[in-house]
Formats: sequence, C-alpha cells, structure tokens
Amino acid sequence: MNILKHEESTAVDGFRCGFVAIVGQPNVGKSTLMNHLIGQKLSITSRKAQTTRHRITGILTSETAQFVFVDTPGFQKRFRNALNQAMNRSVTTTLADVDAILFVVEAGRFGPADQAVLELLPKDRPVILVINKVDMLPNKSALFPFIEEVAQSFNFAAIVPVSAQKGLKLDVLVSAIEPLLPESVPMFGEDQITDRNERFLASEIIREKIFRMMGEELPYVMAVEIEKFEEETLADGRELRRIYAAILVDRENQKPILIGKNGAKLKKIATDARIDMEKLFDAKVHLEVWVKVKSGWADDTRLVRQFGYE
Ligand SMILES: Nc1nc2c(ncn2[C@@H]2O[C@H](COP(=O)(O)OP(=O)(O)OP(=O)(O)O)[C@@H](O)[C@H]2O)c(=O)[nH]1
Repeated sequence: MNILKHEESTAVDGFRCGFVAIVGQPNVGKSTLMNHLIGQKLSITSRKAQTTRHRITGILTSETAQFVFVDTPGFQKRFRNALNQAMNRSVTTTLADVDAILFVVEAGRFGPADQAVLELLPKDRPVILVINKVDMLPNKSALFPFIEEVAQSFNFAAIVPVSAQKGLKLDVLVSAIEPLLPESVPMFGEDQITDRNERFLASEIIREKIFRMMGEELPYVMAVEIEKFEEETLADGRELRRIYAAILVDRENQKPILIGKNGAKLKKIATDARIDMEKLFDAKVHLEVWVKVKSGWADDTRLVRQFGYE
C-alpha cells in the first residue's frame, strides 16, 4: 500500500484518519459491508464463501474523518496449501498495522469458528463487534440475548448491529469507529476510492462474474491473470482499455464447465465484466477472456507470489 505513516502527518483541527480492518468468518458479509460503507462496488461479493483473496482498500472521507478500510481474506482452515498460508500471513500483517478492527458476525450465530477468529486478533487494538444481517432475524428481540452472549467473549470497544446489504445503521457504525482513529490529516485525496490499479480491479471484476455464473459448480481453485492491459485515447477523446485475461483452472475437465455450450458461459462472463469495467473506468473496454489449465498452481508458492497473493 502506498501510504504515509501517521508520524509524518500533522493533526489539523481535530480531523481523524486511520486504518480499519474488517475481519470475520467467510460469508458473514465483510465485502458487502465495505462496499456499502464506501458507496462504490470495488471488492467482490458472491454467495460462494471465500472469494476475497486480495487485500482491498476502500476509502471513506467525511467532513471530520477519513476511514481507510482494509478488507482481509477469509480465515481458512479447510484447505492447507501454499495459497492459504499466504492468505493467513496477509491477515496477520494487515492487522498489525490498523487503528481499529471491525469483527463481523452474523446475527444469531456465534460459533467456534467466530471464536477462533477473535483469538487471532491483536490484543492491543480496539475491536468493534459488528452484528450483520439483522434483517434476517425473524424476531428482533433475539438480538439482546445474543449481544449479551457475544459480549462476554471479548472486551469490545463498541457493539453495533447492522444490515450491510440494506445499508441499515451504517452511520452508527461510522460514528463508533471515528473516535478510535488518531488525529491526523487525510492520507488520501478525497476522490481516491482505492489504491489498487485498474489492472487489479479488472481481474477482481472477472472473478466476481465467474463466481456469480458458476455458483457451486466451480471448485475454489481458480485465478484470473491479466496478461495484457493497454490504455489508449481514441480520436474522439474517449479512453479505451484493451484487456486480455486468462482464467486459470486446476484441471482440464474444469475447462468445458467454464466455457459452456458453444462458449455461452464464457461469453456471458466477459460481457458482464466488460459492462462493469466500462462504468468503473469511465472508458470503452475491449475485453478478451480465455481459459487455461495450470495444474497444481494453488500448491506452488512461487506461482502464488507471481499472481500477487502475497
Ligand atoms: N440478508 C443479508 N445478506 C447479507 C448482508 N450482508 C451480506 N449479505 C450476503 O451474504 C453473502 C456473503 O457476503 P460477502 O460480503 O461476500 O461476505 P464476506 O464475508 O466478504 O465473504 P468472504 O469473501 O468469503 O470472506 C452475500 O450473498 C451477501 O449478499 C445483510 O446485511 N443481510
């Protein structure tokens, strides 16, 4: 991340600015939460668990504070290969460098896996318990005993029930985070939403479309590699991006599943991705996507590094 250290900036008029990590079990709604907090869809979400492999920074700037959100990958226990070790390392590194942590759980659910996430958190950082998906609770009075139960497990700086998807009580959450941040001038320009570049965002968008399209059909082992990313300005002044992307699968027999009958699935993935990219980049996009087999890549530490997972 291209960031200034707090010591280098001087406090101005009580303005606050700092890093906020979002942690929690897979599928509790971390990506949805960050997207709604920053008001633009950059991180990827899908019904399939564990789709967020990259650390993504979203920035929210208000009149009085700047919140730099860090979205961490799901804590993984199921598959132990090089990729997951890299992901867990990235979680630890992220948490060592934040001012506040949002620990997200699903309303009404607090199990051993949530407890395990809590135990991994640094003890010297303020942690806000975010109880998400309150819209799914059939009976709102169930919330109070649930809060009491979870509150016993940790000394939380605040407890805020929200619905990330419906945008409920996110203002309360923002107000709870603000006093936890150090006084500092903003680190990023107001219009900067992410410090990730377009090339990275292009691969995230394609990955999201694949997950949406394939649902449970596609095994988890999959990556998108942007092989070429070219920018040019057209004669009419509009911007054009030419993007060539490869979807990497682990086994030959996964290829036809992704491509679909007469290429229909791959075509839909590419079309949907292109539409999103044109909006996000405010440019015309020429996108070519194909599928490649790279056997055993998730077990190869060197390859994992090459794809930027470290
Ligand atoms: N009903 C309801 N669903 C939600 C809410 N927030 C998120 N979801 C859904 O929960 C699912 C998982 O959300 P994500 O944001 O991808 O979860 P995540 O924690 O980032 O998941 P990983 O990337 O796997 O760690 C998606 O289908 C969301 O639409 C909410 O407030 N209410």
